[in-house]
Amino acid sequence: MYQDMVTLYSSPSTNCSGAFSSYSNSSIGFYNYHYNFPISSRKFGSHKIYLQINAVRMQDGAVVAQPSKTQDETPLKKLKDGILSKEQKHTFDFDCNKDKSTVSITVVGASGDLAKKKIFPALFALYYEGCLPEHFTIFGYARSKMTDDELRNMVSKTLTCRIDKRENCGEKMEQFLERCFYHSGQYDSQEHFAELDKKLKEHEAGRFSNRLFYLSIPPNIFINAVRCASLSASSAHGWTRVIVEKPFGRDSESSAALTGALKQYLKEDQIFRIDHYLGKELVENLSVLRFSNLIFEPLWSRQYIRNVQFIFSEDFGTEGRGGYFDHYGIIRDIMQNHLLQILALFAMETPVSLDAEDIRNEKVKVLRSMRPLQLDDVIVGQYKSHTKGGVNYPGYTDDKTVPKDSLTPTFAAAALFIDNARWDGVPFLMKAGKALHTRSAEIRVQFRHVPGNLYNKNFGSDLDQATNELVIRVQPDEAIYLKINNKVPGLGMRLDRSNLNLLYSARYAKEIPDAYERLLLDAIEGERRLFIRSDELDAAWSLFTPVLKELEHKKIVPESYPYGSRGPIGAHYLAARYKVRWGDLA
Ligand SMILES: NC(=O)C1=CN([C@@H]2O[C@H](COP(=O)(O)OP(=O)(O)OC[C@H]3O[C@@H](n4cnc5c(N)ncnc54)[C@H](OP(=O)(O)O)[C@@H]3O)[C@@H](O)[C@H]2O)C=CC1
Ligand SMILES: O=C1O[C@H](COP(=O)(O)O)[C@@H](O)[C@H](O)[C@H]1O
Repeated sequence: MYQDMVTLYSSPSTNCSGAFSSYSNSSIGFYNYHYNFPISSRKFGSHKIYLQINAVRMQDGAVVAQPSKTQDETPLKKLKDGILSKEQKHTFDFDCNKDKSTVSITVVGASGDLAKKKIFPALFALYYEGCLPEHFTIFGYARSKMTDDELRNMVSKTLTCRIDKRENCGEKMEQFLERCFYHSGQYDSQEHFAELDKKLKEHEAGRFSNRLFYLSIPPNIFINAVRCASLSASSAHGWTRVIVEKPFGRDSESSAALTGALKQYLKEDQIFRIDHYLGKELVENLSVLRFSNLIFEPLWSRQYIRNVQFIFSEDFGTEGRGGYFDHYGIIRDIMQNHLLQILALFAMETPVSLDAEDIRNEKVKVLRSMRPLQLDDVIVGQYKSHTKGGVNYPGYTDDKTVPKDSLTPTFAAAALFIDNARWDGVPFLMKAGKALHTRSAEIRVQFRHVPGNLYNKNFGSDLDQATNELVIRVQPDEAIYLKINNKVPGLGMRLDRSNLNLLYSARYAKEIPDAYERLLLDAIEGERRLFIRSDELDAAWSLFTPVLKELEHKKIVPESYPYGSRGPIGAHYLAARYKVRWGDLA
């Protein structure tokens, strides 16, 4: 058994069936395959794509092909029956495994907040959009005692239909819920996972089964759950993948220990480390904006860019999550992952292709070119209670699950630098905070001045008035806008600032999918581009671990800021040190 390069031909099809012929002499190989899968159509359309197909001949003689964009981890020995004989042209019907394969998705920690708020609604949205395979089963797994109906009832409260497509919504929900089941068990019990395995098998009914486990549980029980799921409930003849939620450790050492422990039971390509910011529409669009428009890429360097800002703010505190948050703080919760991931995508060199490994290779390179964050380049804050309009908003330490003397930052601002030829000397500023005046996430790119600008005198002394700024508003009200200087219409010569504005709600009638939808679908399809590879994670932690340790060791007291304010004044001094003004305050 070996792999070889073969070409498959198929006429483009809009449905899931078609025929192709193969000159393959193995049952597994890379095929240049022109086909339109409904499940993949959001990405591939009817374009020519490279797919790996694992073809397996089932006992009844039918051939089941498992399409996957990258190499699948299905053990080769399991494909024994699927060997296609040498030098012969094979033609067989390919029907997207309609009757022969199934995906079982187990949400581990199904009783929890994330499962209810995000995972089940995203799975329903995928079902509603026709993106889930024909045969699938969803299992909730947690310690809480619940019947299938109780799970369905709990889940039904958070399902919503697309605003732009409400047809058959109730009916679709019913159909979806009928395919949701529940199994109660401990996270460290192989026996309980074996019971789950038995139930999964009943639902899989002899089909070629693939299994996805979503670990929506606190990090201290990740390893036990992975051990039990992998030893007792892995798929016998399909793939088994595990989505792991952050936090992936709290520093370099604990992250490496977590990765090491996960790898005792899983191979790297079975681990899908999720960072839901990578699934956000505007973050996905970052590469498109940059690499498919001639006007941006040539400007994307120290030559034209003065600074870049990554800003995250929430207008609510840590209410209800104080216990978790106090152990991590805002730098680990938002900066080391969400903002740094966006930064890496923003600053990386052009990847060789759009393949997951090519993109992740570039991200690792840029992360490794960065200087570890220095204590002088960080300021931290913590919100205190504030009364506004007769309402009292509690301070961080008013939360009963937070120690009264906690020094955990709920706000941080930082200046980072990439020591490579493209970005030498350009400050990459980050700012993230809870309980601020607004909820938003954006990337701001501030350009340099126009050299010898003929209109200098029209701008007065305000430098920021004169320079262009590109804003990528990730949320809310997704938009990309470019601030330009413009002549005010009239007989005089007065200049003002205007926005060239691509506001998504005005341009696209379609509702924007939630990040979890994209990421779940990618995990089902084996697309790893938006998931974090272990070397990326190591590089990310190396940048933040020294300063996190120093903050804790030196017991740095965070600057307090009132709930609902714009955050501590220190953030302005930090920016000013690098001659930067935060763009969100303009
Ligand atoms: N909630 C959110 O918005 C986000 C969460 N995350 C991450 O996702 C994961 C899940 O988050 P979330 O749903 O909020 O977590 P929860 O605290 O709600 O926990 C999920 C489930 O795990 C079980 N559980 C909780 N604590 C323990 C414990 N000490 N020992 C054993 N089981 C426990 C409970 O189920 P039962 O008792 O029934 O077994 C609970 O319903 C976490 O890793 C979190 O960091 C990431 C981003 C955002
Ligand atoms: O990962 C996390 O993200 C949320 C913010 O996510 P968003 O998609 O609502 O912007 C944040 O509230 C939470 O603290 C953090 O753990």
